Amino acid sequence: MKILVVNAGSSSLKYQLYDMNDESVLAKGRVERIGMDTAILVHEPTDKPELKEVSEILDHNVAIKKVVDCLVHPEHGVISSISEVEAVGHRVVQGGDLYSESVLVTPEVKAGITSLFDLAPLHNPAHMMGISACEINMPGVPQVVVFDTAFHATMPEKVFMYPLPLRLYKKHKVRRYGFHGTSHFYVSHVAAQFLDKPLEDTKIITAHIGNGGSVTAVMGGKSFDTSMGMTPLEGLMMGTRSGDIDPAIIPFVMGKEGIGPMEANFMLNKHSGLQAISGGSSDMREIVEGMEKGDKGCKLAYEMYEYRIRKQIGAYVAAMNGVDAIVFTAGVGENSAVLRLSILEQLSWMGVDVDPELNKIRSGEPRLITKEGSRVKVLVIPTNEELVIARDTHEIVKKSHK
Ligand SMILES: Nc1ncnc2c1ncn2[C@@H]1O[C@H](COP(=O)(O)OP(=O)(O)O)[C@@H](O)[C@H]1O
Ligand SMILES: CC(=O)OP(=O)(O)O
Ligand SMILES: [Mg+2]
Repeated sequence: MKILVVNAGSSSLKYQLYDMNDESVLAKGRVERIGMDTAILVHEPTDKPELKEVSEILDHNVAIKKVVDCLVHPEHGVISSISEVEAVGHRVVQGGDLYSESVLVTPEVKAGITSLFDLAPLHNPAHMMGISACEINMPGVPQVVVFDTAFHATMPEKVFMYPLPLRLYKKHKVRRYGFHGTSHFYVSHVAAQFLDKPLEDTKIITAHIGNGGSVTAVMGGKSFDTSMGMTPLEGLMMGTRSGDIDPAIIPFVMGKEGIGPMEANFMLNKHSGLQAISGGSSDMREIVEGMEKGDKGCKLAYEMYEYRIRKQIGAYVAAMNGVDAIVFTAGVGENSAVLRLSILEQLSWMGVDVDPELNKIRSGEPRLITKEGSRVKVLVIPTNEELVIARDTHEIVKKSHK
C-alpha cells in the first residue's frame, strides 16, 4: 500500500510518499510561502533528480495539486497514476480531549477538528485546509488524522489541570494537552529497546528540541508529563517562542505598550525566544556561531536556552523518582553536539557520564553518547513522525477494509 503523509502548516506543507511494503520513502518534499506569488516547491524523489520551482501558490488546494503533479511527473515522478496512493495520513497538532488515538477522517471528525480551532489557532485551520485539499484532489481516498496530543492523553489529572477557576476547564477546556506526541512516542519506544528492561519498568525523558521544543517524562512507555501545555507556547524557551514566563507579565505589557490579546500572543509566539534575546536569529547554528565570535546576545540566548532544558530534565527526574535514559531528538537535539554537551556535563550529579567523543559523531542512526557504566544512558535518536503517521494510517485503513 502507498501512503501519502501530509503535514500542513499555515503557510507551508510537507509531504512524504511511503511504500508500506517495506516502509521505504519514495519521495518527499515541501511547499513554502503558500499564499504568495513566489511560493517555493521542493520535490525530492528518492531515486530521481530533485525538482525545485518558484510559482504562484495561493492556497493549500493549489499546493496539493502541485504535489500530485510532482508525484506523477514524467521525469521526477515516482508513481504512474495518483490512484496508486491508497490513503493519506495527516499530522494534526490539537486533538483536545476528543481524540486519544489516530482516526479515519469522517464528517464528524472534521467537525471535531474544527471545534478545536480556538485551542490551536495557528495549526488546526491549516490542517483542515490540507484535508479538504486532499479530498478535492484525491476523491474517495481514505484519510487518517494523527494527533500531536494523543500520546499525552495518559497524563494524570494532577498533571494536566491548571490551578485556575474550575469553570475555565469545564466551559472552555482550559487544561494542559501537550504536543509533539508522535515524536515523543517514537523515540521513547526506540530508546526502550536499547534498555534491557521490560517497557513497563522504564523511565525515559525525551527532549524534542527543534524550532518548537518540548521535554516529556515517559513512564512505563506512557506520557506522564510534558512541558507544553494548552498550546505549544508553554515550557521551554524556543526559536521564537518565550516558553514559561510569569503570566502577570502579559496584562502588564498589554497595558504599558497598549497592545491587544492578538498582538500579545503574536509577540510571545513569533518575536520571543532565541530570536529576541540574540537580537536576530532563531537558528541554533547561528547562535553558536555568534557566541563563538563573542556576541553577547547570542551567548545569553544560548545560556538561557540550555539552562531551561536542563532544569526541565531535572524536574522530570523528580516527577518520576528516577530516570533510566535521556533522549535527544529533532533539529537541534539531533544536530547540536555543543548544546547536548553543555546540558549533560552538568547532569553528572545524577549519574550521567557523557562521552564527548561519542557525542560528536554525526549519524542518522540511533546512538548512545554516554560512557559504558554511565548510570543514566543518553541517546540521540532521529525522530520520524512521518513514519508513525504512515504506520497508523496503514493499520486504520486496513482495518476499515475488513
Ligand atoms: N547542525 C545543526 N546544529 C544546530 N541546530 C541545528 C542544526 N541543524 C538544524 N538545526 C536546528 O533545527 C531547527 C529545526 O528543527 P526541526 O525539528 O526541523 O523543526 P520544526 O519541525 O519545528 O520545523 C532549526 O531551527 C535549527 O536551529
Ligand atoms: C506543536 C509544535 O510546536 O510544533 P512545531 O514544533 O512543529 O512548531
Ligand atoms: Mg517538528
